[in-house]
Amino acid sequence: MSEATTQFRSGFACLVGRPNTGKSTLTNALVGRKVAIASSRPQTTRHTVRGIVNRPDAQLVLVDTPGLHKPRTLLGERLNALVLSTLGEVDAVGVCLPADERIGPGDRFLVNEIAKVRRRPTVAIVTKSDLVDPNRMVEHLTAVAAMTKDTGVEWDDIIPVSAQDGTRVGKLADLLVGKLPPGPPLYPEGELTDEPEEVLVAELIREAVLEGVRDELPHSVAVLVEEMGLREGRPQDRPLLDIYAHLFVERPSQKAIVIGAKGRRLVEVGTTARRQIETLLGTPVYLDLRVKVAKDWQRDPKQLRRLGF
Ligand SMILES: Nc1nc2c(ncn2[C@@H]2O[C@H](COP(=O)(O)OP(=O)(O)OP(=O)(O)O)[C@@H](O)[C@H]2O)c(=O)[nH]1
Repeated sequence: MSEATTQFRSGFACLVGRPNTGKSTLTNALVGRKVAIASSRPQTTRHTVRGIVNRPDAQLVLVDTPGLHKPRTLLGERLNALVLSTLGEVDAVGVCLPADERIGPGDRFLVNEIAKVRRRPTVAIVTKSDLVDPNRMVEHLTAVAAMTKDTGVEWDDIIPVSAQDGTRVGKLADLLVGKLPPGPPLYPEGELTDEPEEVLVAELIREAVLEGVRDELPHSVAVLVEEMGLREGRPQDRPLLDIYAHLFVERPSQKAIVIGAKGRRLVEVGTTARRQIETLLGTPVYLDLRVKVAKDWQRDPKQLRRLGF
């Protein structure tokens, strides 16, 4: 084997597309139905990790672009600058264009914007291939290829996949991995987890609390999700997940740090954590966060057990 084929690769890829084009399902299929969280945060903190594909030859980190999964933002007048810069930074972008829907203005707008900022590999992923017959597939692939003319995008590859039955999902992973630069894993192995959602949620809240004040609160923060459930009586297409969480610190002085002047810091923490949880779970979230002082919780076995240590 040549050196090029044995070299470990790592990097970021981003799946974009209109709502409902199969991004989440495909992410799960690529990652293997496990959820990944980024508790160690390498260079980039702006990318929200959706999943990590760990392979013997590579680590592919799938990230979200903030705003892109919100239909109003996507179809609004412009994609915001952050989204564009994310797309300009990641190693590969996959545009999801479902086989069972015709390419529309929303797709063209998105691809047009990508074409403006990107000089990096862009892959057209024709999702939901299981839903169409070969004739329709040929028609769709032709239309996808023709986007080059309308938008100026340069497809590196066009690949049909089905996250439902797994068709070519492995091939897509190979393809994306091939676009990553050589380098060591960005996240430690074992970062891929299928821990219960409560634990992931608690971890995201803890991360948000420690953001910026890590030195002042070393290990003194624990988060316990007391209650988590879908709010009753909501319309089916507008679910809301209620999360009640307690944030434990050891001393009143630490409580003051967490809450901040006029409670501003806690509001920020709540907003950051809520967004991360929404991205992780794919549902709008109502987050109720209370700060409590549990004196010396680290030394009290009963409290430790309660907090899941
Ligand atoms: N038949 C089939 N259905 C699929 C496939 N992939 C996704 N779907 C379905 O398409 C719908 C949308 O899929 P999602 O993965 O939620 O799409 P998304 O792009 O993440 O959606 P947003 O979060 O709204 O942006 C769901 O009902 C999926 O079950 C596929 O490969 N085949």
